[in-house]
Amino acid sequence: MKVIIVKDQNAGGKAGYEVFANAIEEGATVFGLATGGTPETTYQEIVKSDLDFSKCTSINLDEYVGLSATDPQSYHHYMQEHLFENKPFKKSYLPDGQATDENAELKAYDQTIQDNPIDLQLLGIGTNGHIGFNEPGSDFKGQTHKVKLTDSTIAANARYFEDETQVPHYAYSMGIGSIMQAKKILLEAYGENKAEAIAATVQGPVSEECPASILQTHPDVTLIIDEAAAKLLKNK
Ligand SMILES: N[C@@H]1[C@@H](O)[C@H](O)[C@@H](COP(=O)(O)O)O[C@@H]1O
Repeated sequence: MKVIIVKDQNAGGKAGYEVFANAIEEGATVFGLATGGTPETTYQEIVKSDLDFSKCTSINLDEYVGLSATDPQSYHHYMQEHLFENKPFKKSYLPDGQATDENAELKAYDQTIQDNPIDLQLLGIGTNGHIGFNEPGSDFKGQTHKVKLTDSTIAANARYFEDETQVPHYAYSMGIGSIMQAKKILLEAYGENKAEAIAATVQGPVSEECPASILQTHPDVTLIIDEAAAKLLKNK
């Protein structure tokens, strides 16, 4: 695991952009993408750049169950607003939060991931160490599945909704098994509220209690974290 400690999220966005630019340089064409507050500055730097994704494919980590692609709180909408509007891909995949046949949707998403092996997977991390919406206890070999969100995740994501009662309680998430198949992984984390999860991810035991700890067994992981998120790391 390569750990890059930056001053703040803006510096992190610039470093994150460099990882994307290098990946394209090295021939990457399939990008696993994340949502939430963390990747916003990386997307901002990409939007400002001349990187061209028009021949590339994107596959997002997750989507809330029950939200339409046009719902302002959906991850479809987030991606359109933060990236795709300005940097369109040849093809962009997110789980369909309104799928009528859930099992068919999950199976189809797994097939999409198999058909488009991910070159660079971008991750954020939940305060409980979740990646995508793989909550603690998720199977390390898991494929795309429906997740019941923990109370802490619902509370953490409530800031994007009118109030906490509007946060969906289920999501479709790429499984950890699929995430680990990516050739390269970039995890970003900013803020003191991520310090415990980062310490567990980097220096804790590999345990399903901290889903991101599995990244210790992946051959090519880069962490971009700010000083606050790095606070609990020993001998940094
Ligand atoms: N499904 C998303 C994750 O992909 C994201 O990494 C996490 C952290 O979000 P934030 O970056 O806003 O802290 O929240 C949500 O649970």
